[in-house]
Amino acid sequence: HSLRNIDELCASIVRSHRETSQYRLEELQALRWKVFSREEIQAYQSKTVDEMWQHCAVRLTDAVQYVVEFAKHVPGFRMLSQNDQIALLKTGSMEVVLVRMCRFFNTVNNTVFFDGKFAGTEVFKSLACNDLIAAVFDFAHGMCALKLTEQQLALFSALVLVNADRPSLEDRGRVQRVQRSVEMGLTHILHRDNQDSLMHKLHQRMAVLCSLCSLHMEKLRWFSQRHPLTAHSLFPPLYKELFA
Ligand SMILES: CCS(=O)(=O)c1ccc(CC(=O)Nc2nc(-c3ccccc3)c(C(=O)c3ccccc3CC(C)C)s2)cc1
Repeated sequence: HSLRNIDELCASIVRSHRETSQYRLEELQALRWKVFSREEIQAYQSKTVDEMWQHCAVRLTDAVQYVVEFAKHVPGFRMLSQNDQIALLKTGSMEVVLVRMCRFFNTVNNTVFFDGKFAGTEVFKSLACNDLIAAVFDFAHGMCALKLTEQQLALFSALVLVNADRPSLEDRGRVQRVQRSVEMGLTHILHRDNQDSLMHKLHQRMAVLCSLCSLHMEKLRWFSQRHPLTAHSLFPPLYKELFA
């Protein structure tokens, strides 16, 4: 890759990240002290497990679909086979939503932007999976601690997505080539920002992400056994998005 190609690669990934984030950073910052009232928290806590999971599943689907849109504009992703694109998105899209949480997490009052305001862990009590929520909040704290710029976050998100170690890939070699170009883009951006040391920390974050995501998918499976319809709505849009 000549430098020009690397710059173009980074520019297109950053542009795609910006265009596929439902809120700009400034908008989320402006909302960061808008928290739920006691009554609103009560209303969430009086929802049944099923209602709250359905409520979250809708937001999760929304967040995941924006990540699918992001993936489609990562240079090289569309050249992969349809099966490989789906294999990467099956786990990667959830991981990117988790990575993106550093944009909408307020570490001062430990709240996350959800349903238009910032919510503490108590809002999610009726999900009956406090271990998952605690792990998600912990991960968000860890991501915020890295203080990534939007450009660094964009390249890191692309790297999380284009992972040649994912299971059941048809053409691992081709995915490796796309992964390597994204890695060069991230290395280039970190070097330009004089933050080469971040690369190691980002790889550590990817390891934590893997375990958090399998915990999340385990809960999602547990939930989908109880509510096949809702869980089913989590994925069809994903396939429609990919090949629409
Ligand atoms: C990401 C693009 S953005 O423009 O920054 C943006 C755009 C839109 C929003 C609003 C939003 O969708 N917030 C959500 N919050 C949670 C959540 C819920 C429980 C605890 C912690 C966060 C969502 C979930 O899907 C969810 C549901 C159940 C379990 C775990 C999760 C966390 C996710 C990250 C896997 S979606 C926020 C930010």
